[in-house]
Amino acid sequence: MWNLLRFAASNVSRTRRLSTAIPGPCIVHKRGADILHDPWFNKDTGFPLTERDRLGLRGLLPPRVISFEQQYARFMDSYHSLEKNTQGQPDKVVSLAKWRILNRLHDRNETLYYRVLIDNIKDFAPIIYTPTVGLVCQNYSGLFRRPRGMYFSAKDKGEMMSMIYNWPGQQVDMVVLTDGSRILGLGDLGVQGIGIPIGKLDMYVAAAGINPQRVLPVMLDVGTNNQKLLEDNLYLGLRQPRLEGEEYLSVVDEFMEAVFTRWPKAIVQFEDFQMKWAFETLQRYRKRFCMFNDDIQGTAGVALAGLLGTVRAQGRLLSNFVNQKIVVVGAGSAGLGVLNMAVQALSRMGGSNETVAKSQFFLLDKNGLVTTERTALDPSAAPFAKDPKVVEGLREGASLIEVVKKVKPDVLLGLSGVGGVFTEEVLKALRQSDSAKPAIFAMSNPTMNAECTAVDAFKHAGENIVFASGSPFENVDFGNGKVGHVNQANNMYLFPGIGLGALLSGARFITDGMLQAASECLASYMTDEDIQKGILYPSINNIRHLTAEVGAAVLRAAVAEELAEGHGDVGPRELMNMSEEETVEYVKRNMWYPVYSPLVHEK
Ligand SMILES: NC(=O)C1=CN([C@@H]2O[C@H](COP(=O)(O)OP(=O)(O)OC[C@H]3O[C@@H](n4cnc5c(N)ncnc54)[C@H](O)[C@@H]3O)[C@@H](O)[C@H]2O)C=CC1
Ligand SMILES: CC(=O)C(=O)O
Ligand SMILES: [Mg+2]
Repeated sequence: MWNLLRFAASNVSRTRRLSTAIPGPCIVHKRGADILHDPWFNKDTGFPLTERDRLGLRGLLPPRVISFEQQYARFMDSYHSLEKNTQGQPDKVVSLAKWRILNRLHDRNETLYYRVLIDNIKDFAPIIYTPTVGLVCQNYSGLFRRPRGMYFSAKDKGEMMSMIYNWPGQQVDMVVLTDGSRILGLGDLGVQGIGIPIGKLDMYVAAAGINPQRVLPVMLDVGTNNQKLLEDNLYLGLRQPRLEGEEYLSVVDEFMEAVFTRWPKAIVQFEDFQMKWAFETLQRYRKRFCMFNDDIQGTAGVALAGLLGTVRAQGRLLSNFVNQKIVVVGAGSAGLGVLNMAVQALSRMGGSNETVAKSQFFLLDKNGLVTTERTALDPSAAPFAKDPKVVEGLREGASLIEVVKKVKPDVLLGLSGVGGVFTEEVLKALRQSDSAKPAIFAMSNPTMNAECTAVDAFKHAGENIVFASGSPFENVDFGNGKVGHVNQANNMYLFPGIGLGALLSGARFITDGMLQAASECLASYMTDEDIQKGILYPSINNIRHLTAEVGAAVLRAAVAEELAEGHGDVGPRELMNMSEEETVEYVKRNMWYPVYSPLVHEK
């Protein structure tokens, strides 16, 4: 099961650009200016003369044809000029200016946009994804120029089945859905949360090669409880309190029925739902539809891979995972998702029973250590509540510093959404950890919500730690010739592969086995050499390669569970007969890559 070494050995050529065949012609049902105004087909000045003739574009563009490479270079020049011209301005101003220039390209020419995104993913992910996407959501009403994706509101009840046919794309493979109730660590942003599904789907295109014509970002606007937004005249969503209870669920039910009626083979990713609805909807739909909750399940897989990497970084055998003392700060959808998956992994690895497995985890929420003495203990946190009679010296509601001092954990993992809760005192206390190489996962997003910064982690907890954060930080230069490596522990390393693998398998559900396979694949991706340097996750520059491997692992798990029904022309029998290598090649062949295809007009 946990055959890391085999994977590590087969993991040498990951920096190589994926070979992608030039796609065949692309059928377009419009002509003339309509094509120029459609970012899916627009090539700007890149239309060859013959194509201009065929499509009625002659005279609508300046006469010279500019190559894709020239257009690319021109965009990058503008981007670098903007970087130069905004030097010294506040971070927020610079980030939003960068987002705007990318967004304008996205709105105009998707092929060029995705090529620059793929080629410059390390620089551009922090703009289209965390942290800048958080700022974009916060300022969405002011930044709004053109709609992207679909908006279903509480006022659309009874209409969704027909509304879904308003979407112009014939086929949709991936839907990312939010209700805006818990956007990163920024809370309830109502309709402004649409930026998150857009950013996640950009990652799907960049990492998983999902065709951008087949993605659909969706906002389910059921109102907002954010008083500031409710009072804002420019707020673009419904100005009413959030629907609750059955009323809320009936809206989500209607959307799910509508989307799967039109596209029965689509995958729906739930994103940034507040905890109660995150768990409830996952339970409600996971056996009925092909869906998953990224914050619960994607995050868990990435965190688990990081926890296993930590064991390896300590120079221990993976079986030592059972002895790790792990303090989890944040008992929300993400924190509990991590704990549940870690317990499953422990049970599988060591056959240890769940009660024993759970004893190594310490869970804190905003009221401190969660124990069995907690009044109104949340049922989903209950399995991890400590019995103060058993764990001597730790009372109900003990503070983080008390817990760290008492437990001397191997790992401190934050999914609290609260910036700075790993204070100097807490980080210093971690120096007394029983582990020679303790790990700190400050996973909350965006950057200002990280439990601590990378600099503070290495400064206070020591240079020998392993560090990961949800949003990117620069590596830390110790000034002695050594560098503290910063990992990005973000679900972006798994959700694209989970979606892609599920899609290509044609499975009707996403099972725990498929999710475990994704996590194992990520855990096995790193070589021992990387791990020894404290590198737990691949560089984001390799995300497309990693995602192909994760997608193949998910697909193979679906085949093993006899759930794969096939995709397109490739049936279940062919999937079953593919070797591991053939599956990876099959996945890669199905990844879209941005090149200008010849456009052929059809009425
Ligand atoms: N790096 C990644 O891939 C991911 C990061 N996240 C981040 O995790 C954070 C939490 O997400 P969810 O679990 O969905 O939110 P949530 O709202 O469901 O849970 C937050 C939890 O943190 C606890 N908390 C609040 N203040 C605290 C404090 N001072 N000390 C200890 N605990 C405290 C709350 O009681 C609650 O249990 C967000 O910032 C989100 O951006 C979420 C998913 C993926
Ligand atoms: C990364 C992510 O999904 C979150 O912060 O919610
Ligand atoms: Mg999320």
